[in-house]
Amino acid sequence: MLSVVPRPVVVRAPSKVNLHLAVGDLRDDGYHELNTVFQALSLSDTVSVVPAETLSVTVRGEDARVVPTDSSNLVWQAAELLAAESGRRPDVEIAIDKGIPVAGGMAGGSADAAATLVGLNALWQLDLSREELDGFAAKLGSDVPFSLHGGTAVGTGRGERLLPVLSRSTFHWVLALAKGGLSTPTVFRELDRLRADGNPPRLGGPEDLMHALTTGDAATLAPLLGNDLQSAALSLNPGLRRTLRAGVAAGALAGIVSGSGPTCAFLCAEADAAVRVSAELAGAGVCRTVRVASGPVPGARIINDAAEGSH
Ligand SMILES: C[C@@](CO)(OP(=O)(O)O)[C@H](O)COP(=O)(O)OP(=O)(O)OC[C@H]1O[C@@H](n2ccc(N)nc2=O)[C@H](O)[C@@H]1O
Ligand SMILES: Nc1ncnc2c1ncn2[C@@H]1O[C@H](COP(=O)(O)OP(=O)(O)O)[C@@H](O)[C@H]1O
Repeated sequence: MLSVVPRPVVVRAPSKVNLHLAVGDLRDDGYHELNTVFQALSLSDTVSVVPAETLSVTVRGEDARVVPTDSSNLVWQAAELLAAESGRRPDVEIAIDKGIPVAGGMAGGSADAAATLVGLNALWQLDLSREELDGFAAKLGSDVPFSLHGGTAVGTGRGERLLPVLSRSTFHWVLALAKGGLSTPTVFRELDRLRADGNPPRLGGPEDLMHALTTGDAATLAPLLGNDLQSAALSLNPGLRRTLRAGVAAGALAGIVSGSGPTCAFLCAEADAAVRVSAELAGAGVCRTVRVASGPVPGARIINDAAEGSH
């Protein structure tokens, strides 16, 4: 006799790099006001959700052992939030396959949370609108709405208020992954400390960078990349200066710390150049490993259909 077993819904979600990350002062709620331009990159995680007796999380991939599988995992929180909002039990098995470095400044946890929202919306047939999903995403973390949207977008507020940016061309990146991670709140605190002690330069608005994006020319974009958190990340991990220098010496147009770091992102003139830079950087002994990626790519998307299969 045939028994119908539910098939998992499988969702891919992208990493991100902040092309421009201007950090304002600390707000009363503990967050900083941001003016940022995100770009979603092809380096991604996949998350699958399937009905189960109880909520559980498994993680595989390179950094799996440092990712929590309890309620501190953002996917667990995403499942509980959607279940509570839709009046059901969060009884699903969530399997994460990590391609995005953990605590690397590339929004890996946010990608997984966004993927879980998209996956459960389909699995539970909730039919939630884009706006409703956005609202849940913002409750889970500042970067989660962008992980849902993908593409290129300006983020304001604490990063959760998004406006899409038209960017017609594909940009080619090399990512230098570091040995350990950096904690996002620690990096913001370090920036506050540096600002209290002196007057590190602050980025202005992203207007020139937005114009460069419309030209689609990587060489025009490269000198406009900027990140206020970079000085704080370098202060906490001074070895990243060598990594940044090595990427440019290897032929990248420019290098920046991605978000709160410690991943360094190098913009390259074209796909072939990215492959050459990645090979040279991998041999330079300045990072744990190297990845090639391109962007912009879409936000969290189902990559199989949610139909039930028979066995
Ligand atoms: C810095 C950025 C840049 O895109 O990304 P990452 O480098 O972490 O990937 C983000 O702002 C990170 O967003 P996300 O990782 O979702 O942070 P959240 O969970 O919302 O907040 C974690 C902590 O970071 C600090 N935080 C975060 C966002 C913000 N606008 N101001 C802050 O001060 C706060 O201390 C907060 O408690
Ligand atoms: N699904 C997840 N994937 C990775 N880390 C997670 C996840 N859920 C919670 N975390 C926790 O969040 C921290 C930050 O992870 P991550 O989102 O990868 O980095 P970042 O904030 O630098 O972009 C990790 O150190 C980990 O303890």
